[in-house]
Amino acid sequence: MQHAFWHDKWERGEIGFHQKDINAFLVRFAETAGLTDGKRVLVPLCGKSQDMTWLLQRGCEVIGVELNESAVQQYFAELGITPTVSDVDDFTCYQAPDITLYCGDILSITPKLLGDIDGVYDRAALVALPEDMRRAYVKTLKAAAPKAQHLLITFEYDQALHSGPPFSVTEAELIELYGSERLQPGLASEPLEGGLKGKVPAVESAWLVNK
Ligand SMILES: C[S@@+](CC[C@H](N)C(=O)[O-])C[C@H]1O[C@@H](n2cnc3c(N)ncnc32)[C@H](O)[C@@H]1O
Repeated sequence: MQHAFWHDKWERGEIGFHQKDINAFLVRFAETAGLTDGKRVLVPLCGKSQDMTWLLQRGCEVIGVELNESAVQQYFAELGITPTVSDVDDFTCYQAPDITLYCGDILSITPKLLGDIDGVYDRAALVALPEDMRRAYVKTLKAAAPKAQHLLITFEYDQALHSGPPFSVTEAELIELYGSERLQPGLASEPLEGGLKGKVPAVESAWLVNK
């Protein structure tokens, strides 16, 4: 998936993936996944997700990574906070108390930039990437946040009915990506209300990926 694809989406305001409500699986499984008070939580491909605000309110420190600068700016504007902005390695870093958003390509993120990460919250991140990028993405996260437990949310549907993103990701692929020793049995699977894009029957699932 080319960067231009996402920049276009943000420029045109075609951000159907953005939820105004907090993700129900996050609320249900944050405790199970250890996304609790005092934990440092990485939110890859974070957009301007309100889920980050929910994590902040629970006492987590949030570190997000997002390609599109306008998304990052919109997030802070909507939060009503003026961040400090600096250039760090390949990223523009937006920072405020307990929240740092790195603007740039997730594939360039490093352990040095992230520091110790306790948990990863992945909603609409893995599934936003095509298959070849998913491998590189998981490899990057493994190297950048080696001690993190992940709460991962995926979609599964007939890929022939919709080209993606979001892409359909099966349990078999998750085992291949994360390893059977890390991927725990699914936490929950529910039909997506109204279907994907309002037409394709899909199942949304929550997973725990161990350290
Ligand atoms: C489907 S959206 C999900 C956003 C957010 N997770 C949410 O739940 O609202 C995917 C986001 O990833 C960003 N993105 C795409 N490719 C990226 C990359 N290589 N590095 C960082 N962010 C990327 C896009 O700009 C977009 O905001």
